[in-house]
Amino acid sequence: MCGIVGIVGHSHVNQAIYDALTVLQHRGQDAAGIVTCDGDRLFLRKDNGMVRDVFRNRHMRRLVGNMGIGHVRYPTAGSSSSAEAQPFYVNSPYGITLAHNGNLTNSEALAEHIFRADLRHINTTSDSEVLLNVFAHELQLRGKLQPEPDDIFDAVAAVHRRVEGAYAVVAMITGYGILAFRDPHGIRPVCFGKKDTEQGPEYMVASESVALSSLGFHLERDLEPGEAVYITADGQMHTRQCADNPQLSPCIFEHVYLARPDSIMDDISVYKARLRMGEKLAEKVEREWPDHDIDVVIPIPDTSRTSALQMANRLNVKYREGFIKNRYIGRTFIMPGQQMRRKSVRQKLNAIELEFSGKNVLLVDDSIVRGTTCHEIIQMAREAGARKVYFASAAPAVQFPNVYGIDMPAADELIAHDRSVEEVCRIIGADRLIYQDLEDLVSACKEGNSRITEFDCSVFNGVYLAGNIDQDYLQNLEQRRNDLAKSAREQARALAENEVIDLHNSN
Ligand SMILES: O=P(O)(O)OC[C@H]1O[C@H](OP(=O)(O)OP(=O)(O)O)[C@H](O)[C@@H]1O
Ligand SMILES: NC(=O)CC[C@H](N)C(=O)O
Ligand SMILES: [Mg+2]
Repeated sequence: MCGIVGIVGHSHVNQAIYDALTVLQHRGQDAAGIVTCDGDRLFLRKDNGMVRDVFRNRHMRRLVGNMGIGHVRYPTAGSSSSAEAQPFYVNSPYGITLAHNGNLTNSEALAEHIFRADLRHINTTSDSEVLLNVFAHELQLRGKLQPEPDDIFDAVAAVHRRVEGAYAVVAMITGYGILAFRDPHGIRPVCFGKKDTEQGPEYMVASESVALSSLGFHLERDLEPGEAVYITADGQMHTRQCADNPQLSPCIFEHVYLARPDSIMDDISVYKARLRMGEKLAEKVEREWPDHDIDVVIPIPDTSRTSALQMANRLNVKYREGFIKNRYIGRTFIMPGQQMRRKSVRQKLNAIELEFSGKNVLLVDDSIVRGTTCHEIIQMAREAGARKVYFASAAPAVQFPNVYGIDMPAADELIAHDRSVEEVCRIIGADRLIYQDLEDLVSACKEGNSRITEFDCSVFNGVYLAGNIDQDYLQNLEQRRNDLAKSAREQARALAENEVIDLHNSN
């Protein structure tokens, strides 16, 4: 996941985009960028770091113009070099900038084809730069001095035919308008909304509705899978379905962990979905462990709070905030590198001993992925004097890699891969481990919108709906992007980054 935003307004949009990016910060902590357009000029600032660190006053002052797009990045392809921070820019046709959430599964083949057939040069290892160039090429083919909405939509339709994987995209055509589109499976989210002002309506697109509501925009709706919305610089909105066979199968992990609870995604309240996850998990405990001896339910802050609370209610057991989170440390799961993640769990969470001492505690987390958090937390609960430490996960066991925009490329790094529940329980050091059943997770989400017939549940069931994902693909991905390979690459890059050349392209 990453966070994307685009605004067409009646006054400078820099501050609004900045504010939206801070609201979407939970979707990417590695890099941030904003590009604005004033007349026919673009102004871009992007770098590694959190939003508050990347944009200083001197940058904000220069980001002038009434339309712009922004991005917060959590890398899933290429490297974490600042050269791969987004938005990306290509000068022809018109000058297009683009920000992408998701992950392309055929980007290598596309990059090769772009070079050989389309005569375009890709300067980084980012899949998003490939996506931008495919779109730019397809738009160039229309050969118009001034693109009409249908030219733009035709180019998006061609993108859908060439590109595989997951992509929610916002792009800006210099001087003309802002475009957003969603892949034909709608795996990653993107919605749009409107704000009425005295000068007329302003439009905004964003990964999550929380960005719209916090800026006073009214959520119109999510983009349909395969659909595109184009808002011209003078405030005309156009939409078109650009895919031949759209089939909504949104990523269920958004509801488990990625999204903020105060977002509505594909008409599902993330908050309510998490409440229902807690309820269903409680039902499973009642079913399979009717004579349980749980004294207290304790969430692992932040994300599991909602489901843990409802689980405690349903079990009729006390709910206590036994761990306090240091609010200045970001999300650990989306940090690059296992060493950093492990250290952060201890820095981030601290136990209140009196809530543990002599008690049988049920710790609840939204998910167990690499097992970093639960392993540390269970030890901390024991050090705080717990008698028994049980552990429950509001999601089923994460057993398969993700190829659609969550950086879990290596099956071996997933604690539940090829292991039974008992084995995982032993490794994390719990006295009992309970996972949500997949059908319960699906129905917890589906209850919010029964029109969704299918979710992307690939991390739980290994079924990959988009792209041609086979064992070869997964093996290759694992070799390129496992933690070891990434850290070797990042070390080499850190050394080289001291000598950035003018054309910034270090990996
Ligand atoms: O098994 P793991 O590999 O540790 O991954 C799962 C954990 O990581 C996430 O927390 P994170 O700290 O990223 O964010 P949060 O504060 O939103 O819960 C998630 O909520 C789990 O707690
Ligand atoms: N998490 C994402 O959506 C990442 C977008 C893109 N694949 C990148 O690595 O920059
Ligand atoms: Mg967590």
